[in-house]
Amino acid sequence: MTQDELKKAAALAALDYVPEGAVIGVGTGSTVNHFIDGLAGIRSRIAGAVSSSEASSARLRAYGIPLVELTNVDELPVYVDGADEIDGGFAMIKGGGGALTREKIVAAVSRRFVCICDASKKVATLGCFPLPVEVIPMAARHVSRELAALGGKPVLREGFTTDNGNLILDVHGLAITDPRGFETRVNQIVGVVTNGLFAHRGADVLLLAAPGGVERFERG
Ligand SMILES: O=C[C@H](O)[C@H](O)[C@H](O)COP(=O)(O)O
Repeated sequence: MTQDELKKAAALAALDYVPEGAVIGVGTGSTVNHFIDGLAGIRSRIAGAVSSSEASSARLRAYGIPLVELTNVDELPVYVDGADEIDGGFAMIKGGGGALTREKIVAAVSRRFVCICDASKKVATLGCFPLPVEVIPMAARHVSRELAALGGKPVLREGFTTDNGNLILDVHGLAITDPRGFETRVNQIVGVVTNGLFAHRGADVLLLAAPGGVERFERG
């Protein structure tokens, strides 16, 4: 199976977690695109979706799935999203597509985070994938220096602007042994909007697709 076929298998398994009649949270990325495609087949069963990016909104809209503003919702029963890496404690690095801030906001109001991944995303220690950090443009040099002082090698994502009008620094060379502590530490740098560590709000369910099938893991 190709990596994309594995992503699709994980994404379709997440349809089991979509409650009847609910408004659900929808993430961003190539794995989530498969989920949205699957959701289209059951769209009459849901009330709508809160989207985490302009890209996902466009795909949901194309299928006629009603978009709901997060400002009109207090809580979502489930949020389905991919990850760039996930560790054994259900902490993740996200934001490879630059959608980390809206993803973190939608995840924060969701009761259950269902993470959909192919098996290559499962790691012992987070950080092989460069950690995305969204920054206010005027703070980019300052934040870069601070991240370097923490031991990383920040690289500006050239030619990329987030849906919020900000920049992304991708931090290479990290081995994140304390995901919660590092998430907090990076958030304290002035000028950082969000970082791509989802440790304080990690996944609740992991659907991990390997050639032998989709394994389901639940946080205890
Ligand atoms: O900003 C993008 C998101 O965090 C994605 O969920 C993440 O990058 C995984 O993307 P993909 O499903 O394309 O591997």
